[in-house]
Amino acid sequence: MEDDLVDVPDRGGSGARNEPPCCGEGFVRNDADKGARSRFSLVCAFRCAWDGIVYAVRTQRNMKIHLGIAVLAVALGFVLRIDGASWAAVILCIAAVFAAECVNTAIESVVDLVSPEYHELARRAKDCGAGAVLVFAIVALVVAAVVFGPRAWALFFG
Ligand SMILES: Nc1ncnc2c1ncn2[C@@H]1O[C@H](COP(=O)(O)OP(=O)(O)OP(=O)(O)O)[C@@H](O)[C@H]1O
Repeated sequence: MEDDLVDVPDRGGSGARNEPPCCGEGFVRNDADKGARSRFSLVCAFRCAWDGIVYAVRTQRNMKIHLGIAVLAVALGFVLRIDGASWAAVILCIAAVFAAECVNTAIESVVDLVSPEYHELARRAKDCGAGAVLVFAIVALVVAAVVFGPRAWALFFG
């Protein structure tokens, strides 16, 4: 399919034009490509984004914990028959925590790339990334308490 092709400039006779290697091993899209206005299909963009999410889930222990808690929250939502607004709040919280963890994973990867040795700025960058996840996780816990607390109380003790 024509739209799947990534039209990258040829770098040294490798025959890179019109190959479909998005997100694969060895695929690089840098400022030079963007300056040359090369095309990058939406399909490739989504595939790269999906690869990022899968990578975060596979490699980050915290992401697995978030995933488990998200499944639990959705199950609780059905059991306790929460209303539309509550569903919106729960889904937003799940998405926010997932997104923050993905960004944190990105920060960790870049820091590990540029600063494999100890550096104070590397520590700050990683600590701030982890802090962002913590902020969203705490907000998600508060929202869960507000949404599920009264309903669970009414179900078990009402
Ligand atoms: N290159 C470095 N220089 C200085 N401190 C670092 C460096 N790499 C990691 N650290 C410190 O170690 C902590 C843990 O880093 P690590 O890369 O193991 O993250 P992690 O345990 O995967 O974090 P998270 O639980 O948020 O995913 C960082 O928050 C930071 O304080």
